[in-house]
Amino acid sequence: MNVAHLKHVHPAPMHVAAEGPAAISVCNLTVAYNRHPAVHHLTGQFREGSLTALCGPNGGGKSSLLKAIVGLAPIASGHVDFAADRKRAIAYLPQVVEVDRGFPLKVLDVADLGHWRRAGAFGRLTAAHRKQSLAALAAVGLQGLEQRPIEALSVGQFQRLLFARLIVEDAPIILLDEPFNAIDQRTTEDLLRLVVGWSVEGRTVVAAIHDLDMARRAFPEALLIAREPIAWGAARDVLDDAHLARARALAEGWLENAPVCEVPA
Ligand SMILES: Nc1ncnc2c1ncn2[C@@H]1O[C@H](COP(=O)(O)OP(=O)(O)OP(=O)(O)O)[C@@H](O)[C@H]1O
Repeated sequence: MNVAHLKHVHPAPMHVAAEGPAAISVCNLTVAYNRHPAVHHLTGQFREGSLTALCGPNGGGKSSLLKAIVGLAPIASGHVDFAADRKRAIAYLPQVVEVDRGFPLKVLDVADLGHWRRAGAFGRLTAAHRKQSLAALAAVGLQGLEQRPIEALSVGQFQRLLFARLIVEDAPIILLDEPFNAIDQRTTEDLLRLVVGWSVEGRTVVAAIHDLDMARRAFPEALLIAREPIAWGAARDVLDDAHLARARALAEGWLENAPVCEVPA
């Protein structure tokens, strides 16, 4: 991944909507836990090179959708398809609360994990791999902390480290689950610049985020879901008052135990 130019990328929409072929196609997808749907009947496409903000209320199914795409959440009906060779080429960043920091790893070890997909679990890391890891750590501002145990990082530093691992992974599709939660404004802006840069490089990026101003400012496209799809397209159109009001109204009606989905697949 080329990181040299990222400092100069302004976090503003680069285009209205990607027109290219689909990187990920979602067809009538329902994700359900014990038959209680978290995402209902979602159909649409994340196009190659698109940068999409995945928005919606708490419990609206954003994490479930990302997990279903990477095979970590149960698909009750419908399917997710990928452009050729792309399924193995997804980098996924879970919510920071789901990442176990208890392992006795150093910062450089975690960056090195990004090579795993291409080098293989038992592959040897070469000097070139190590150089890429060090460059990625420098790109996220962690130069000098390479030997620090990960348990001794702040939340913001740890999120920078996970972004360094994503840089090393060099994947054409990147899914981020609330990547800016619990981090300060400077870290957020630094990491957002990386995200926009990935899109400029032609990667397909989807990020679940709660900050609607950021979504309108920095993401050309948005998908708004409140368990069911509300709108999908240009961020400024999707995140308008009417759509947001509909999402809020749906969320207010949710029961703790959502009813079993009755809509035919
Ligand atoms: N492993 C699970 N088992 C059972 N129910 C789950 C599981 N994961 C999520 N859910 C339920 O699925 C629904 C959608 O949750 P999900 O985490 O996908 O929403 P979200 O939009 O990411 O929410 P938030 O913004 O709060 O992170 C919620 O009702 C949640 O309780």
